[in-house]
Amino acid sequence: MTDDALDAVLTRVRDRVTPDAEERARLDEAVDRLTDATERAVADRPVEADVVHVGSTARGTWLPGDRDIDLFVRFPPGLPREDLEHHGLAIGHQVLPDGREEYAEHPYVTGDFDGFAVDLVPCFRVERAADVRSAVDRTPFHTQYLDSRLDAALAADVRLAKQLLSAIGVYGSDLRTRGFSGYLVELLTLEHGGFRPLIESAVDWHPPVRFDPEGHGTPQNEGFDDPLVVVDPTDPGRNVAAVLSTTNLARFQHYARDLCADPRESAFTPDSSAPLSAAEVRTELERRGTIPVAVRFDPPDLVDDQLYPQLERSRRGVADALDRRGFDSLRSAAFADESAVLFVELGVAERPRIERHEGPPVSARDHATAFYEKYADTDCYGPFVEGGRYVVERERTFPSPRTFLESDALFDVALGADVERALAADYTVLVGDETARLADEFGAKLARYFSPTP
Ligand SMILES: Nc1ccn([C@@H]2O[C@H](COP(=O)(O)OP(=O)(O)OP(=O)(O)O)[C@@H](O)[C@H]2O)c(=O)n1
Ligand SMILES: [Mg+2]
Repeated sequence: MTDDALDAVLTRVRDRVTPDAEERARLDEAVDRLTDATERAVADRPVEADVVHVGSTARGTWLPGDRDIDLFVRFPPGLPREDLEHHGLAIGHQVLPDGREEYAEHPYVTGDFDGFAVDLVPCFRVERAADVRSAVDRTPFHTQYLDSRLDAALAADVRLAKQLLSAIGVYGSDLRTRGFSGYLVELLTLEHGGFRPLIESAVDWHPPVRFDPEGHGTPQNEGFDDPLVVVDPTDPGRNVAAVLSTTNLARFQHYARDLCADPRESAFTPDSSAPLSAAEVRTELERRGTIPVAVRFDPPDLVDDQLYPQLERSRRGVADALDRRGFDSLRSAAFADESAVLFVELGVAERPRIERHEGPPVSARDHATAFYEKYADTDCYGPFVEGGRYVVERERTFPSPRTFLESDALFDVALGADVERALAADYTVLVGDETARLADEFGAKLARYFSPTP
């Protein structure tokens, strides 16, 4: 009975996420014109290259309205890297006059063409995906592999999966999201024979989960210790799910189970909660009885794939450092927009002025004597002997979170290099009610923080 309900829901959503004939026709036309223009630009240059359409619009797995055309220009594998970059950019700018340069492993041009967002990416035409000179060289092999295997029904199920993963915030292999890439979704859907078998299988996964569609099983793969391993059919040495985090895999399992238990179309629509005002943040904090602290600074000028891993490391470092100093970190988050923020909710606002500091066992003569002499003529209580050791009670260095966050000890935390430089330039510490000020810029993020969903 539930089975029928789930099928009925999937049929309706499948319909909703299938681009209509008009969109498909417009796309085909744009791809043709774009390919022509690119081939002409190649012909103008003293280099040989072919043009291939890759990515989800080549495989019929894009979501309606989300139209990016990934067009690759393949140069001979022996071409020097700087020539590839030079020709690649020149061709990109000729085809997309208003385009701008972006940087993956090498620079490429991205811009608008007939209302479609185009990435024009230079790569090397290598013999096999295992011979790649740069990561993007694999992409044409992905398309080649999936082309003959993804029929229209599977492509429709890929779109269902992308829609669900987007709704729960885990679609995308960028380092901010650390979720599922399009290619990963395609391989998983193919491996299971559709969306429904995929989620029905996912509800019982016990990570680490491993799929090896082409049975490569080569020893190289033994090194993968990721929660989900999908051995790239086109390149045995690569785990397609390498960036997927443990958290996001578990999220997918939760929502797969949730959808099977309670089939409904709304599962495919993102939740949107209204941004919190400063007053609402204060009310939340009062209800929770926690002590929020925040370090706010100018974000370093980095692309997201560099910024977010550094923010994440800094967040964890600061939360752990506060926890180790007795302030009980409950939960924390990092936000970035105009400013960047490391936000930590603590359970303890203040520690006693005096802290206990244990020395070596009295029996360890040299160490013990050194410890005793170091503290003997100070304002400390002790040294006294307890359980065979010297102990002193001394003035605590950081009696409050603020004293720690405003001290140089903050820089002993493992921060990313650029975050460390940004903090060295300037930062502000907010404690308690002062953190409500963050609502101006991060009201929406705070709304999600205070109403966490799986
Ligand atoms: N981390 C990544 C990102 C991209 N790709 C390759 O580059 C292609 C284009 O990338 P992208 O546009 O990000 O993904 P799509 O598959 O096109 O999915 P969509 O645009 O629908 O999100 C992918 O299909 C894949 O073959 C990859 O191998 N690894
Ligand atoms: Mg794409």
